[in-house]
Amino acid sequence: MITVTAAIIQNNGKVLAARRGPGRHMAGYWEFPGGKLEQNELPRECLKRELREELGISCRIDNFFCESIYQYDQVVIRLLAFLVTSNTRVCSLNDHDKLLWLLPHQLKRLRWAPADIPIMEKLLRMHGEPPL
Ligand SMILES: Nc1nc2c([nH]c(=O)n2[C@H]2C[C@H](O)[C@@H](COP(=O)(O)OP(=O)(O)OP(=O)(O)O)O2)c(=O)[nH]1
Ligand SMILES: [Mg+2]
Repeated sequence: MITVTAAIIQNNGKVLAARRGPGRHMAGYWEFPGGKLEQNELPRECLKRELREELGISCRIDNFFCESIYQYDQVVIRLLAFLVTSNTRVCSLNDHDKLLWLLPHQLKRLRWAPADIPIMEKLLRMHGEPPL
């Protein structure tokens, strides 16, 4: 099982969705930015590092949001999602081929990685939106 951190990045009511770039596992699927936990790293440290590497931003990591465990064909992913506040919407595209800042109800129309579906559902519930 691989532990992966993921950031629900919020800026003035909008949430950042990122599309995984070509040539990677789950390319073309939308995700919450983040990545694999390294040895001797705490989840929050991992997320800070990943957001710096992937998006070039420095964020405030707020509360832990939820865990989602999903069995892909070759690997089991344990996603740890955190709420994150960003003071900018300007991000670089180092790992992704598209970024969108969307209102919670607009996130529904994207094709999310399967491991993200429970996270999305919880986010929609939190905002009083109907489920997927
Ligand atoms: N970051 C992230 N990964 C996700 C999400 N949903 C999901 O299924 N994954 C899967 C895709 C990958 O198989 C796995 C690891 O994520 P990753 O590719 O971002 O890891 P990483 O940034 O450390 O990348 P790398 O160094 O291995 O290239 O988690 C999500 O919302 N965010
Ligand atoms: Mg990543």
